[in-house]
Amino acid sequence: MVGGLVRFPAWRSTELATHALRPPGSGLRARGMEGACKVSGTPALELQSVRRAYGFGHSATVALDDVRLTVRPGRFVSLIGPSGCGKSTLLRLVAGLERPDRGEVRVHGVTPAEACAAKMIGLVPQSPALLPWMSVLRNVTLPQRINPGAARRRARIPGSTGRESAPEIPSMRELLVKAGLGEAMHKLPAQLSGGMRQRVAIVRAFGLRPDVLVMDEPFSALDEFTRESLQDQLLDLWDELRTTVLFVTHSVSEAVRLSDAVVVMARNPGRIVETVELDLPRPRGERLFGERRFHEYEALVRDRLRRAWHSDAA
Ligand SMILES: Nc1ncnc2c1ncn2[C@@H]1O[C@H](COP(=O)(O)OP(=O)(O)OP(=O)(O)O)[C@@H](O)[C@H]1O
Repeated sequence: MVGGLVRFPAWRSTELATHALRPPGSGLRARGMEGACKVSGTPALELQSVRRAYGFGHSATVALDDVRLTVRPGRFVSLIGPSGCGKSTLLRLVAGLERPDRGEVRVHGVTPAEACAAKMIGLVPQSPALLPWMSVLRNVTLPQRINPGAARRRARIPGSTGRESAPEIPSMRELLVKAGLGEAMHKLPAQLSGGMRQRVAIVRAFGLRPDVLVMDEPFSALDEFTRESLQDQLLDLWDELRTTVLFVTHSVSEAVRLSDAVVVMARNPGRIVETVELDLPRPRGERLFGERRFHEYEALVRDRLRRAWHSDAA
């Protein structure tokens, strides 16, 4: 299933292992190589030779080693890889929750700390952190109310899109309706199902108009059909707002369905081994599941993931 690939033999090459891939027999042209330093303008995300280790000496865990990644604005990129390969660590570095031991992380050209202060980064964790005493509407509008200075700081950052001032961007109420939460707007989180709570968290994150949205396995606790329905709603919101998304998942089909590119990681040490560019049409509704190319990409990513599982360097 991997004929027609552009293959690079050295997975731990110091160059970014970003490969333009095409499914067999598809007749597709290989797409431009994201992250191969041919990005014009300021990238939404840039990680240069990033290393992050926990602990010291022989007992240290190298969560990330020599990680290089460049993401153009407006792209949806998923991270996939075996447990412990550093996916969440990478997200935490981008979100400014941790700092690298070596290397640099930039969000639209500034440090994650500056980007956070300017509310350029949104975060959707695995389980939604909603305030239980506030209605859905108050929960989603809270971040805007408590940080009025963020817009000013953001306006000073040249790379930021400053989306909050764009007139065509829908309001929080509109986003809630779009996410199927119109009826639930005045309910408390405890009155909602798990899937609805996660949708509220996604609307809240998108509603802040972040330049970059990082999502850490947001659908992992949900059943398959709820998951698919949330993928639909996520894609609807993303189609409208075109926020840059960095999305962690363990599901190959979820990664292929949602993404423009899937970054495959391996562990010991945590590192990027390959990036699969997905040339699938959008919008990506349910019909995608019946398309041959979708399944070819799934098989390709699964193959790369299998190799990553067997490629522990330690
Ligand atoms: N705060 C910490 N202290 C010590 N070790 C840590 C810490 N955070 C992460 N690690 C280690 O770093 C490595 C990468 O962890 P990380 O959570 O980023 O992996 P992951 O790919 O997100 O895993 P999973 O898919 O299981 O969520 C693991 O070996 C983990 O045990």
